[in-house]
Amino acid sequence: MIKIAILGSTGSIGRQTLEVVDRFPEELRVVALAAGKNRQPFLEQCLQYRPLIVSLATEEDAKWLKAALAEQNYYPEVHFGLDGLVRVATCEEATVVVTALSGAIGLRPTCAAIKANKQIALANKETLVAAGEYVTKLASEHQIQILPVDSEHSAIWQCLHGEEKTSVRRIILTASGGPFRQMARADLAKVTPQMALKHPNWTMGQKITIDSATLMNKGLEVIEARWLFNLDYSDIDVVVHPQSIIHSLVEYGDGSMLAHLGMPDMRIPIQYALSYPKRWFNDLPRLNLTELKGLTFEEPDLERFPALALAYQAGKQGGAAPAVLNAANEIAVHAFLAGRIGFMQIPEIVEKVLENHKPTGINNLEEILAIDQWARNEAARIISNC
Ligand SMILES: NC(=O)C1=CN([C@@H]2O[C@H](COP(=O)(O)OP(=O)(O)OC[C@H]3O[C@@H](n4cnc5c(N)ncnc54)[C@H](OP(=O)(O)O)[C@@H]3O)[C@@H](O)[C@H]2O)C=CC1
Ligand SMILES: CC(=O)[C@@H](O)[C@H](O)COP(=O)(O)O
Ligand SMILES: [Mn+2]
Repeated sequence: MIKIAILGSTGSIGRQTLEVVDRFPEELRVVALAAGKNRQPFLEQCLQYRPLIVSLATEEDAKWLKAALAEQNYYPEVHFGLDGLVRVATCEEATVVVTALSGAIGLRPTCAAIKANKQIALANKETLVAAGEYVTKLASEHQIQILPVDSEHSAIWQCLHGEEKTSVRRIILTASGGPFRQMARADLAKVTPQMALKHPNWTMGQKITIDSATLMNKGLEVIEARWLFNLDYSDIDVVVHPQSIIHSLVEYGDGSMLAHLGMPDMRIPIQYALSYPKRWFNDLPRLNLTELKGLTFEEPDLERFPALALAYQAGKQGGAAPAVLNAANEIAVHAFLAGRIGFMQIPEIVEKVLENHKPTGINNLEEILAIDQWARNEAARIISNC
């Protein structure tokens, strides 16, 4: 029996993780759950899965939850805030922590989970973007595997199984291109949050959906791949593949390319991160090759989608730059969703914050969090002057 804690159980990845749990009741058991503001769905999850430790974002919601659970004669540990996330991430019974929070808020609980010797099934890419070097070093010191959940990274991980790292020529991350793949630059300035929230292939949380539309998601994934697979940026490429059927590829030195194909369904990589090294049979919809209308590929357009180039630039610069990129992007995406800035201002703001950042190395978690906070403040300052 694999005992799991989920950080972000009310979100897109969190709910799909629970669907995987429902399919495999003999293999998987939920022992701890954390969410943010969606207290009613979280209450229902708690009553269904009966975790030992639970947490919500605010003290008020935690009090409400505790009372609602007590009415059902159920008394788990109830926590709130960042400390609550850490408590869920370090639940003694858990062997695997699924990190399904959105944003760098996942950094501290993920580190706490690693220090508590939990395996990490990582969806929360912002943690590796902000602190890839620190987190991967910590994981290696604790002999913890970080198991990829992100579809592209799960694909690459599977294409690398059994191969020598020295045989790899490069990896190729596929990108859908988002909803504005064919839109002229002049029109991009006018897109609304409602338009940007319509991803062509995936149903996801709001933040990652906007990141997909700007191609920042692919930039974050390039940095995520750099740390998950310990590769140079020169060995990580991106190709636009609008159908999202090939989830990514590895090119080997002998000219072979291994690709991972499947339906665009996150329950597949979530399940694999939990079943690894086994593969469990399931009844999910299957890919029918003869029904495919064709698989096409294009170069990403860095003029219209500068966020991808910014991410490569920050990744190559190293030090605190990726943390700055990530934090500024989080604030800019939030401002776009709130109608305070335009779509093309998202990469502009990230670029300005990167320019204003004085390059520095980072040695520990507190320094990373301080830089993250500086970048958030700087992005907010620039937005308030827009
Ligand atoms: N969705 C997808 O298909 C994919 C997502 N990912 C990555 O997975 C991560 C999660 O994405 P996704 O599921 O789409 O995001 P969602 O926005 O759907 O879910 C985020 C979850 O985090 C919780 N949360 C957010 N802030 C806090 C906080 N301060 N304290 C406690 N809980 C908090 C939310 O709680 P609440 O709702 O209760 O407020 C929710 O449960 C992201 O890093 C994303 O990039 C990667 C690949 C695919
Ligand atoms: C499902 C998943 O892994 C997302 O990260 C997805 O890849 C986003 O689509 P884009 O390729 O449009 O960024
Ligand atoms: Mn992805």
